[in-house]
Amino acid sequence: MSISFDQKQLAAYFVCGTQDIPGQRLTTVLKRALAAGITAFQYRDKGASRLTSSERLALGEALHTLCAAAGVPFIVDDDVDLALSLGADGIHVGQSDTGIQQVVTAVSQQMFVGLSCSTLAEVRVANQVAGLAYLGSGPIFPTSSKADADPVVGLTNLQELVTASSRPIVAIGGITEDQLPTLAQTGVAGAAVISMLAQSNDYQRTVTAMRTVGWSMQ
Ligand SMILES: Cc1ncc(COP(=O)(O)OP(=O)(O)O)c(N)n1
Ligand SMILES: Cc1ncsc1CCOP(=O)(O)O
Ligand SMILES: [Mg+2]
Repeated sequence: MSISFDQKQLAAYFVCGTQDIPGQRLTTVLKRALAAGITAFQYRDKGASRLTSSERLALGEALHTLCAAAGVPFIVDDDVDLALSLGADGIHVGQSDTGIQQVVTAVSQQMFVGLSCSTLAEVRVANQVAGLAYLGSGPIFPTSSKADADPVVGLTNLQELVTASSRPIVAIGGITEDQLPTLAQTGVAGAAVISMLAQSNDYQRTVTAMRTVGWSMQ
């Protein structure tokens, strides 16, 4: 049985792939993150990842098992076939990935769908797409975790996206713990992070900061 979407899951949203944690096992990193209380996990294995397709599938099964045991939604980035094969709870796609209407149709309510939107025009189009659970907006700040990132959005533009969106927005890109209170003031429902957590020297402190900052609820 998959986990259905609740916008509270966006509060402490960890995004990670093998490429983000050289020398570490992703299962070990995820166990630590789950123990610290993350509210969602996105399996985003791409770029410098050296996994074969079968390795990526096998690892995804192990990661999904860990998330399911913790009652945390397991979300797959980009790859609809992988998400369906893994029985993921959600999928996240960007503007340059498979067309969003195709994705919504392909997963046919088996999992929730998140979409990257970083401009007002993209948000306005997304408002008209049935079947979307949330939007991911960024990069809010400069990031070194995504080589092909869009231009930095910034806090002022982010607030405009939140005002325009009919779905909850999770911020992503270059987020650090000291920026969480200011980020929460924009009205977003949470923060999606790679390096802030993967490189943290205290997972519990970092995740607690994400969970207690006071995100907006639609
Ligand atoms: C929660 C969340 N928001 C945005 C993204 C970025 O997705 P996308 O634009 O498709 O870029 P890649 O992550 O595929 O490089 C995301 N993955 N998650
Ligand atoms: C996947 C993604 N999408 C926009 S920025 C980004 C990378 C976020 O990584 P970090 O939290 O380390 O900046
Ligand atoms: Mg993508």
